[in-house]
Amino acid sequence: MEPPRTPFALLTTGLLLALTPSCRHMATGYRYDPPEKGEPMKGSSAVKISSSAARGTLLGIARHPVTTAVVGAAVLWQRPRELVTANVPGIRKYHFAPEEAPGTDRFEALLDKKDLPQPIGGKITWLVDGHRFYPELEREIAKARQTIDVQAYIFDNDDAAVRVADQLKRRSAEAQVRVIFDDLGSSSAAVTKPETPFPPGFEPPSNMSRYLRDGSAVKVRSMLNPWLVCDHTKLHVFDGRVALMGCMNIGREYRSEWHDLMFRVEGSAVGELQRDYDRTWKRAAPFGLPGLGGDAKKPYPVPVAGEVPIRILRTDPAVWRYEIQKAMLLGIRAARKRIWIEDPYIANDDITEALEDAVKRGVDVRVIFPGRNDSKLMDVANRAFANKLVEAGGKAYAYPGMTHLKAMICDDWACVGSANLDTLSMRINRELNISFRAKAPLRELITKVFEPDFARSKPHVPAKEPGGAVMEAVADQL
Ligand SMILES: O=P(O)(O)OC[C@H](O)CO
Repeated sequence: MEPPRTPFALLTTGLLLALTPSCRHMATGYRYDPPEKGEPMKGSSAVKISSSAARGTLLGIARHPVTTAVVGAAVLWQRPRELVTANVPGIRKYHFAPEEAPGTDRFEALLDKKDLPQPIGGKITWLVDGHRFYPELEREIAKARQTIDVQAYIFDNDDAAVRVADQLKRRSAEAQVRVIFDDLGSSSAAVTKPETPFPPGFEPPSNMSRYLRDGSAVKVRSMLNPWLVCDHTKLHVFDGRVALMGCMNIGREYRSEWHDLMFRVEGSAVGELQRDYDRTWKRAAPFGLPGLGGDAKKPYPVPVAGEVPIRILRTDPAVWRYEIQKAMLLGIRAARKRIWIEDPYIANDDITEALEDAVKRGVDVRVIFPGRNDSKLMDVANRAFANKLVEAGGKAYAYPGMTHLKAMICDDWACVGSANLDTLSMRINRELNISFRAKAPLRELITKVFEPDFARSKPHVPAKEPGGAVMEAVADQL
């Protein structure tokens, strides 16, 4: 990183030192490998992103002082908390009865007792990889009659993102179109060279917010990044009737380059997802004017055939919600027969140590991580964890390429969504997952994702990771 050249960058450097980076892109260099296909973030880009982070903090203080103060306090608390819970011996003694195994009524009662959101009915349809998700996204954008609500951590400026943007612009003549993206996530992605070349003659727009608004009625709000906290949510809602959510951002990595997962939700739960979107829209309002842009009237979602109970879980430090980690830790600690995980960034010590404990109890613990990760730091941390897991008796698999999907099955219960298994997703950034125990979607998650991915991935053979311990400790803070 070049020395800071602007007051904003100076302020951000101070924040970085004080808080440890909350954005993986800044901490690790976005897309380090392979050199012939990408290039590391340039110094000038780092300064640009630093400025954007400082702008987020300053504007956050001006626009939403209370929320910004709560988020700042939460972030300051999470760092030492993670160090303590991860490193004090004896703090991790848990015992669950066999009747409380994930998938049972008793486990669900446990989730209720821990104040996790109540289950609501929703029909889940898995959309594995960009070639299934993007056509579905385009179909829903085309079909919506009243409202199209799009939210992604990254709304990139590449050809895949511009294609979505152009369709949204066209549809804004007939329906209310709102777009929310994370300021830091999207600006980092915009200055990153793609893995594969753009189509001939394609010029990426320099500012996607302006591009979306130009000549259209699309309303755009970006989530600012006070204290470098990001909003990783991926949620799109159409007419308050159907939602698409999960692990993918908007851009060509997700459309065609990486292995990834989204899912369609229909039925009663979409009402809650729509309310969630509306709350985010208000939170992203400029200068505390939540009503700006208005909420169009949407039909009340009707129950549909095939609904199963799902819980909508959040990490959201602004309202002190850490439901995703709470549910996952309960699932891992109570599991008796299997814990299967696929995730690109596995670094949160609470999670990794709970997994090692599960191996020692005789649970079939299997983890799939990317064979070629976009983050060098997380790659080393993943491999260092995989070494420990395999040496303890668990199994780890390197996916051939980048897998960006984030899914966990504990016995007969699953948790899937935007959250990675790192401290950013568990304790710092804003995330959106669902959990469920219904047989049909669980079976499909196994047959459409886990079984093929175990088969195509390479079993990890422990090997010395130079600097692995240090990288793992740093990664635990990311
Ligand atoms: O943060 P995610 O999981 O949306 O993925 C985006 C990656 O960080 C890109 O490096």
